[in-house]
Amino acid sequence: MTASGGALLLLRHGQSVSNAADIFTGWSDPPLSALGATQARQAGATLDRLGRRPTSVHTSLLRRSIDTAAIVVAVLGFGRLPVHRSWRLNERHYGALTGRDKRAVAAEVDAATFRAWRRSYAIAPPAMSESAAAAMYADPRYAGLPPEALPRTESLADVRARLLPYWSDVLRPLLVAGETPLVVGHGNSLRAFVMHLEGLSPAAVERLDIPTGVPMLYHLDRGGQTGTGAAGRYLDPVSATEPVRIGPGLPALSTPGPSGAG
Ligand SMILES: O=C(O)[C@H](O)COP(=O)(O)O
Repeated sequence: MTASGGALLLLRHGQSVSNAADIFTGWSDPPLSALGATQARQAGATLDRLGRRPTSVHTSLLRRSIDTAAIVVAVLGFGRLPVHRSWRLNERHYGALTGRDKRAVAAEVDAATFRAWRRSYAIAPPAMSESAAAAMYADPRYAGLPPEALPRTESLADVRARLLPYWSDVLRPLLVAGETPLVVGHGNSLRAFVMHLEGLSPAAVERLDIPTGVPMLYHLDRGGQTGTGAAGRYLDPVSATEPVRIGPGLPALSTPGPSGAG
């Protein structure tokens, strides 16, 4: 593929303390773990080593994304990069599973339901209660957002629908202008984004897991289509092939390949 324009850098935030404890996270707001901060520094070092210099940074409204971006920018020594934050880049809302132990949920439902809630394209987890959602949205960061921006659960299809305006209105024009935006996103929101960028089917995206802290790279070709370079979607393919950990007692979901197991 012949590349033109700029490049899009995607990065899943470093491991959070909820990831480390096998807790469904979604729109809850845990900090990075010590390992997550290290992963963020390593991601910055990878970008630096490969000469991939973002021209702007785009985060969700969640601290694990914001803090990962800050670490990457500090490693790169780019303190004055423009930083944009949007609810459209938030993690998939995990509904009533938010804050729950994954092993406890897995013990309550059959394996197919558990997997569908986590990895299917069209099925959303059960909705969060109105009172829990009201408490979540009392946070000032969500003040002024329209009701459709305040979900009580989301499928991956829902996430894709609210992400796409950010891609078409903000990120794609930056690529066309030759810029290199860095998006620091989340495991499931990035699955929806990669699905769109690579034209994956719903069945393929169900098998896609995105590791924490491994930068990804996309170009626009001359026809305006997005694609990865010859080395695949990950800038550090070796790190990206490590199995995605679910937790003690639960099997690995998959091992993402260097150019995408999706
Ligand atoms: O929201 C979360 O819990 C994390 O992003 C991980 O999601 P997962 O359990 O679907 O891998």
